[in-house]
Amino acid sequence: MRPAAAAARSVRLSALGVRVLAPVRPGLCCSRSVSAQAATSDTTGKMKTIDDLPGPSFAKSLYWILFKGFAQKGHLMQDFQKNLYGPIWRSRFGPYDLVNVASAELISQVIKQEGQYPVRVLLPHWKEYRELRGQAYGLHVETGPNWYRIRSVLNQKMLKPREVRAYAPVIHQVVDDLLQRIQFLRDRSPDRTTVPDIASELYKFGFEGVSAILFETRLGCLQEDVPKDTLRFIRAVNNMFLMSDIVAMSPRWTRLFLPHWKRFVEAWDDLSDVAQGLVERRMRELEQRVDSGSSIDGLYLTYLLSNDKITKAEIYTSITELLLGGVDTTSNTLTWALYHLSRDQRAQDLLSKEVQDVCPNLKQPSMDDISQMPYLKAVIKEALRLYPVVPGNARYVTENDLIVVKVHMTGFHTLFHLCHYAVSHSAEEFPEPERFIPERWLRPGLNTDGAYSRSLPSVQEHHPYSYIPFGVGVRACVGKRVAEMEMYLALSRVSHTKNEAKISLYL
Ligand code: HEM
Repeated sequence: MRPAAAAARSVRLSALGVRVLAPVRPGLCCSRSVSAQAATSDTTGKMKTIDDLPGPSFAKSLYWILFKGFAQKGHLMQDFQKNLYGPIWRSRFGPYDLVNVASAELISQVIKQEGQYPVRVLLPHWKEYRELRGQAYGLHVETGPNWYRIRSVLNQKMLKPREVRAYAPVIHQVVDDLLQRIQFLRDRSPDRTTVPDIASELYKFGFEGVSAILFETRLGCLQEDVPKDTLRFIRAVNNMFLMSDIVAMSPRWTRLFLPHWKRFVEAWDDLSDVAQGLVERRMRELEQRVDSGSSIDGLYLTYLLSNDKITKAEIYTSITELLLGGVDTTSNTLTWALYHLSRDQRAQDLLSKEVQDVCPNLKQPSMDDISQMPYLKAVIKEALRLYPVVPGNARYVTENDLIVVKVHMTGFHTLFHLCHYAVSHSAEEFPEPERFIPERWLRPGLNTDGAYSRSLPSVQEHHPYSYIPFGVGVRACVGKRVAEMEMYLALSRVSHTKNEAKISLYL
């Protein structure tokens, strides 16, 4: 991978970082008894309140964002502020009044009190758009039992490992296309090796992969001529996230003379239109099959359409959101994994050997094969630890008083910003945190060549909340298993060997 491509990725990751500053996930348990116990354990006898928390003024935050370069690097601001204020601080900016928590233990305390139906963040402008267009709210906007009902339907064929395995054959077809595309671009390049922009090829792979599952249709994103709607969707994703932040921060009256709201609506219109068009296309195919008496064996959309617990309007919004969540997330992670492998011959060789041992003679890995590839999984984990696509998560706690390290949050709704980027980059949890070391995820004894002699903590020693790239609890990422499967199948096959000549990862 060329450095320019890596740099481009980092910009994209920053933008994603901005996008995620908001969401939070619900707690597994919430109870006043937990709070009461914490309260009495305060040895000073004095309970602090949110007003006692340290933190920057609005002017200071604005200065950092505008003049310290944090506008596109919200994830780095987590570290910066943690160093200044410690693991818990308050920041107020525009409409946001956040309690930031930046240690694994504090994150776990918030999550354990998040309630039955966790809310990540309120998105009034997304809600406004849905109402403007008469659409169903969908996963991101919906709350309470309604969110839970939709989520329970979506979970069925997204999070159950056995169900997700059914998507492996179609993902292998998409990986076939990716490998052919890489070969084609190499053959066309002057040195017959370099793929000029692997990140955008992986983006198309992400789009094709998740669409193949959701719409049960191959779109041909990895062909030379990318479908117009794919390009439209990709542009709209970027615009929507960019405008979403601006709309959220700007007072309503600015819409009278600034274009941000209009562009936000246009971007959402494009997203909805593309997703809805694909759903309708598949529905017509299914109707034709029914009319002709043919059997129907679909994947995800067929399942949703035949489920009476979700309305058609909710399917449209849910599918749009799944598509939105399922493209740049997997592609960015794969890009970073390849970037590091390309700079680390030893890691590249270990991965290649592992795949070769489990799947000799270019055998296509099955999901059972993948389960015997700990190094492959460690590479993906390490890429996600270093570059969590969603570097900050959130939880909006409304139902209960909540106590986090003797700070009593009560009397108003509290938005907790879970700074997990800072935690997964902390030396206390991960020695040499800025280095790419997949071995830190291997259990002792699994190191294949025995050459890795450094004493790093094994996976069991990390605090369970020190690494949460997919979030945690009932509101955690619904696409986690699909994403992992796509990444494992793609990376294992990219690193496979062909005719004894290793496929170089210097893409
Ligand atoms: C490397 C890949 C991915 C990463 C790192 C990732 C990360 C996340 C995170 C951190 C959240 C918030 C969870 C929480 O609040 O605790 C989330 C939510 C979500 N993700 Fe993913 N994601 C990935 C892939 C996917 C894929 C492939 C899909 C779709 C197929 C998807 C769809 C969603 C949706 C719809 C939500 C909202 C869930 C809800 O609010 O109930 N994600 N993701």
